[in-house]
Amino acid sequence: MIGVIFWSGTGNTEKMAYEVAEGIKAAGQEVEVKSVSEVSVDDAAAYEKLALGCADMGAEELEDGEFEPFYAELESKLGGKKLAIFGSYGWGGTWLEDWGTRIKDAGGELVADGLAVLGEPDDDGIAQCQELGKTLANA
Ligand SMILES: Cc1cc2nc3c(=O)[nH]c(=O)nc-3n(C[C@H](O)[C@H](O)[C@H](O)COP(=O)(O)O)c2cc1C
Repeated sequence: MIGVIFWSGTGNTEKMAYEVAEGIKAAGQEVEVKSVSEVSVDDAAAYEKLALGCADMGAEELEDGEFEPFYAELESKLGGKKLAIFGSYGWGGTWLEDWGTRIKDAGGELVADGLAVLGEPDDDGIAQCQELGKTLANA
């Protein structure tokens, strides 16, 4: 089972999460999509593979009320796990690079570069999300 876990303030990253899940399903794998508020760190760590999504907030940072504390606790449990990261941004878009470095430093295996989409995903963004899901499923 693959988990897709996201934080989204205005729905853009949420939309991405469901399209990543479509790609996972299209590759023949089972998937559960959950908002970060509905999943514990232990439940997240129990998924065989993870797609994590968070909008670009603060100053090129993960959202710090819910997602950053969740991820900080999850980080120590990522060793050897295959992951994909994604999110929507407004004007910068570099937060996924820092996040990717944190994942690699924690021993997680990123199956692809982080997928950043400007604002609401358009058809191209949707296709990229689905492709990311397929890549994770087949990794
Ligand atoms: C408080 C706040 C801080 C933000 N900080 C950034 C930022 O540092 N860089 C950036 O590119 N976009 C920033 N944004 C824009 C959001 O990343 C953008 O609106 C995104 O589409 C929101 O995705 P969501 O609908 O999943 O919440 C910020 C938005 C808010 C509300």
